[in-house]
Amino acid sequence: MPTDATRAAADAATEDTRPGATTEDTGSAAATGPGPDRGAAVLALEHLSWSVGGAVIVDDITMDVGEGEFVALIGPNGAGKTSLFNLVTGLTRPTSGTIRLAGTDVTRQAPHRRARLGMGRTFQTSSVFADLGVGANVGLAVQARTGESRRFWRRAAPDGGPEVAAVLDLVRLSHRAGALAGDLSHGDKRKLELALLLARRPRLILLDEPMAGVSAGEIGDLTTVIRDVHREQGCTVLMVEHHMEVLLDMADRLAVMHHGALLAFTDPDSAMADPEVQAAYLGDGA
Ligand SMILES: Nc1ncnc2c1ncn2[C@@H]1O[C@H](COP(=O)(O)OP(=O)(O)OP(=O)(O)O)[C@@H](O)[C@H]1O
Repeated sequence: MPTDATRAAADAATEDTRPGATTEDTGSAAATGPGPDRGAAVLALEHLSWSVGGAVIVDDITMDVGEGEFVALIGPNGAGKTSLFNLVTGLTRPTSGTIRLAGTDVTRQAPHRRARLGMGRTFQTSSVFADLGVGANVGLAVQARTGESRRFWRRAAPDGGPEVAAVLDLVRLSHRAGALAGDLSHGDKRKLELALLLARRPRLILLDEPMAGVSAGEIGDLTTVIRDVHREQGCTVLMVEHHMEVLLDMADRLAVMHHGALLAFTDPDSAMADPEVQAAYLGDGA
């Protein structure tokens, strides 16, 4: 039986999302368009390339992330994962190719425009306000979405209100609502960053190595939170991560990059069994 808090959390965290992503194999490294059981593409990359000083960093990537799907972007060090993320979020502009967010061509749009259209990203470095409380951090993110800053400061409930409570519940940080964000452990900071994203109700969540810097003891807990956000809330996720044991259990599909290109784009078991993928990892000593 869902509680008011979980219902509010679902409302806070999902918008135009679809539960029940599939694990169907596309059988292709260049999967274009959603498969028959996959939701409509929230993100579609078409022949995306980025070159710097003659070096091809991202090489003709074509892939999609379906509504409600969890895609993990993996590859050896220097494969181009962060560069691809930067293209997707608009921090860098592609040399060629197209980026569509829910059908809209955002290739030439600035990062804040993409964010307004529903693209939410966490960074490898922490983006929380360390001197503010955990609840206040989430409250600011809610404000940023609703544009009710003055009203918030005049009439805010001491605990930030039901939406803040619901989002904190979703990431299992309710017990830390009153703590200073700067006092959180690395794992809890990552949860708070996720909460800040969820408060903005993105239609696509981009996670850039959420396990980086997180202690071994906290990885399981953080994994559970991310998995719940995806599975229970139906959020669409594209995540870069090096911890394979985390991804195999969580991702619907793995997009494997190597030397800037997409080597495989399929379900985790098939990707890991692919001789080319194995060679790429062994060859780079990863
Ligand atoms: N602005 C840039 N100018 C020149 N080369 C760049 C630039 N940004 C990235 N590179 C190069 O592009 C390649 C891919 O880098 P990128 O950081 O995207 O890889 P990655 O897969 O995210 O690596 P890691 O797993 O180590 O974070 C690297 O060889 C890097 O040195």
